[in-house]
Amino acid sequence: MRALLRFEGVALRRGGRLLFGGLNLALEPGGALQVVGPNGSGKSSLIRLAAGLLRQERGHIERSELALADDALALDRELPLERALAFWGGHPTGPMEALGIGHLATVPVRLLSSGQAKRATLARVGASRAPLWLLDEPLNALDADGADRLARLVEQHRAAGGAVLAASHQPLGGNWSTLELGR
Ligand SMILES: Nc1ncnc2c1ncn2[C@@H]1O[C@H](COP(=O)(O)OP(=O)(O)OP(=O)(O)O)[C@@H](O)[C@H]1O
Repeated sequence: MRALLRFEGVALRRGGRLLFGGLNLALEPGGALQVVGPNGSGKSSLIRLAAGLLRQERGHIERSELALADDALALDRELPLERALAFWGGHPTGPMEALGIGHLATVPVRLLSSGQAKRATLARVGASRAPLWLLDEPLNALDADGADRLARLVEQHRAAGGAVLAASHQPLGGNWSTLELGR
């Protein structure tokens, strides 16, 4: 099966420190991998590397079309939420409902609470057609309902042949493989 994300012998150095060397991983359709490890171990860096926002020192990376959710909202703060999400294309209504923010469609993005904004970021990813989702600390600012909704969205995405790589300190709902980074 063709992997949606593949690392072969990948090494990454940041700030002069080797975060990992010789990392291999393959995420196939339906796959979900959670990156865990202490603060500073390189979880966010791994997500950014997978996204193509950082360059590896060694090794080879293959990635399919992807959508990234991190701390950047990436939505026009002045637009109503649904229009801001529609800027990215796709169909935001379903993911907005799935994340419990359908009732906020006409509310300007700048007025969202931090948990609502996190749900909006995740709805942006959910509305994309990208088969590969990259989620950096997706549970930050989410309440228990938000976490449950995210778990269901991830399950649907996997069932439809998508794959997810997430960095998180907290357990993510559902069945994930784990990759542990050292200090
Ligand atoms: N822009 C940068 N330039 C140099 N070094 C950086 C940069 N950003 C991060 N680093 C370093 O890379 C290492 C890994 O950082 P990263 O943010 O990937 O860790 P993390 O596992 O996600 O941490 P946390 O759990 O605190 O979010 C840290 O030692 C950090 O100081």
